[in-house]
Amino acid sequence: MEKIDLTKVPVPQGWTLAADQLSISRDFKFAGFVEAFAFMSAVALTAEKRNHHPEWSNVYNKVSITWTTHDAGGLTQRDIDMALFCDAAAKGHAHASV
Ligand SMILES: C[C@H](O)[C@H](O)[C@H]1CNC2=NC(N)=NC(=O)C2=N1
Repeated sequence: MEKIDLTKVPVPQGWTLAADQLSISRDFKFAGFVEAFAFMSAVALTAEKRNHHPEWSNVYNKVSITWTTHDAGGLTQRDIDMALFCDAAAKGHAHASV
């Protein structure tokens, strides 16, 4: 998949473009660990289905996610799509984004 042209494709709201412009990141905060893990389960299943996997970490009720396309060496539409999926999945789990 081709890298996206960042002069044409906007980074989804709430996501931060890395200084090197090779990835986007966002931190999510949930009511507790169970909610955070439910969110991670939803993202994991979709990531596996789409064969596009996150770089992420979890501490109790916080999940930090980075999307990049390793095969392309930067950002592709797959990363944008997964970021939007994360936003939608987080909404379903009573989150407060940090
Ligand atoms: C072999 C396998 O299909 C590839 O390594 C896939 C797996 N998941 C992936 N996930 C992400 N984020 N980027 C990739 O380039 C990627 N490639």
